[in-house]
Amino acid sequence: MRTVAVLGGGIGGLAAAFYLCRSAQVPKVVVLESSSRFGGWLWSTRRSDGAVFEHGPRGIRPAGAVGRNTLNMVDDLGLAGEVLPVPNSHVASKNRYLYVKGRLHRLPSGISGLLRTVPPFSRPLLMSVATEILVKKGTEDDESIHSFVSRRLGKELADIAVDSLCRGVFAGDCKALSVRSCFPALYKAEQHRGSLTLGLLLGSGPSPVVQPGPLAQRSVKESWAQWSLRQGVQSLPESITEYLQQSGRVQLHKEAAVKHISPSDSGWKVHLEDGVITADHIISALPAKALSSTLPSSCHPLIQELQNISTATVAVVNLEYDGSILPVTGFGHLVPSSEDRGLLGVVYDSVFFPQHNRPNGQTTRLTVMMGGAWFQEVFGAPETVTEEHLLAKATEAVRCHLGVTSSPSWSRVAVHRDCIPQYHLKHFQRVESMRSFIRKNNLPLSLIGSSYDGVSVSDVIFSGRTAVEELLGRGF
Ligand SMILES: Cc1cc2nc3c(=O)[nH]c(=O)nc-3n(C[C@H](O)[C@H](O)[C@H](O)COP(=O)(O)OP(=O)(O)OC[C@H]3O[C@@H](n4cnc5c(N)ncnc54)[C@H](O)[C@@H]3O)c2cc1C
Ligand SMILES: C=Cc1c2[nH]c(c1C)Cc1[nH]c(c(CCC(=O)O)c1C)Cc1[nH]c(c(C)c1CCC(=O)O)Cc1[nH]c(c(C)c1C=C)C2
Repeated sequence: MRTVAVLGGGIGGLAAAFYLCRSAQVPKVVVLESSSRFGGWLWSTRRSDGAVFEHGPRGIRPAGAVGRNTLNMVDDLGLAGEVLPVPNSHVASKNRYLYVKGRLHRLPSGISGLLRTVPPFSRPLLMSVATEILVKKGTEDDESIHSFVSRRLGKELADIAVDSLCRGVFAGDCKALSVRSCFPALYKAEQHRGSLTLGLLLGSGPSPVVQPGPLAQRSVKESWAQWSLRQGVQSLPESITEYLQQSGRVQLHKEAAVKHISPSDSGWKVHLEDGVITADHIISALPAKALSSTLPSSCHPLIQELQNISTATVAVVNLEYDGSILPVTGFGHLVPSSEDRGLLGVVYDSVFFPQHNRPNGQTTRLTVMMGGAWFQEVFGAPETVTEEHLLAKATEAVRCHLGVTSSPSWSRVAVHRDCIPQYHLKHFQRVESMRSFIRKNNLPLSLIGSSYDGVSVSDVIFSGRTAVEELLGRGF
């Protein structure tokens, strides 16, 4: 193996290059990114007065093998001193709200929250959990998240809590999303233990082994719920880029859109606007549809499956208000689709990362997220909606949901087109069939990134690591 081309310089592509770089087996790695910056959706605005605003992910979870793996990477990059942890005991970890029937409801937490009837729910959650153990195992190989939760925990929880949760993670519709691909732990719990409750208590099968490094050990000791970085999450791709540049083995190309790839004697030819690169192997960290448009027609079945993976567009509106204006404190609130189809939720950024507030004077930073699977229906085509309209809708939601009548002192509107893949029913089959096509045809191609095996930052980083391990052998 002489050259590996990594297509796409989002966190997935950078992570793959990072792991390739740690092996002596590949002398040359080329990363090709179409835009003018690396990092993809990890995108932070650092204002000159010190305030930081996130336009994409804002918190990364430390839990599980993939969470530990990311913290190990942070250690290796020398970024541990920059980490801003939010412990489970923090008010932002304990308080999450739903906006239902015109008012905010705190989601139940702790044992007492399970025992009592907590509005907007009409019975104690413990009753749903207790009866769940008796529900028979499903017989389908996949099911929508809504159907799965209705069947096991009741329709009310599916309609309100799970509908909102899917909007707050996938910006998607729980009636269309696959439980097997979006929440594999729930699917496996039912398969292995016959019940979610038992699966959560007893575990539901093996998960990848990742030894915790110093930071991951600290995260357990201090019981972190999520973390960010002092200068925003964008510091992570920036730090990887620096590491890759220092390695001397990685060529990083910005404004290098991949137009087409064609097979060659020893692997691939990668066609750019202004030249061709040859590579023995390609790791694609492109969104599925972007990859489909670059593949040769000989890859027809793969192209078809890639095109079947749809995506959601999200409008992200960052707002800054003078003073401390929130009537409640917590992570934020979600809005079920029955309440407002276009308004997904509001994040109370300044509650969990006050370090990102401007240092002088009290301010409140909020992020309103809109659209998702409902974008077209509510706002029309993404290219036609105006920033003024989105800002007006966002500030109206803050007024109506949180009683904030003042105008924001600063705002920023962005429409993130096709930013979150939607793992619809039978997504697992689509991914299996793509990888089987690649295997059967001996294509020197790996598929990584948020389109396939999980959308969180840590899932995507782990997909880069797995691809490199498969390419170079375990323990590379
Ligand atoms: C609003 C929002 C909030 C989120 N919140 C969280 C959160 O709180 N926690 C969390 O863990 N995750 C969160 N996520 C999810 C996470 O950020 C993404 O799933 C992840 O960043 C995707 O990384 P990626 O590398 O797979 O894709 P991308 O970031 O999309 O990277 C793909 C790259 O490929 C490039 N590209 C496209 N076409 C070409 C081409 N032809 N040639 C070359 N390059 C090309 C693109 O420019 C891009 O840089 C959030 C995502 C969004 C959008
Ligand atoms: C309102 C829209 C969105 C909010 N965040 C996202 C959207 C679309 C995107 C997003 N949020 C999370 C992830 C990663 C998932 C993971 O596995 O780590 C992504 C892609 C984290 C997250 N956010 C919420 C939950 C329950 C989670 C899962 C992990 C965790 O429990 O922390 C809830 C939530 N998201 C948003 C709000 C306002 C909100 C709840 C109050 C914004």
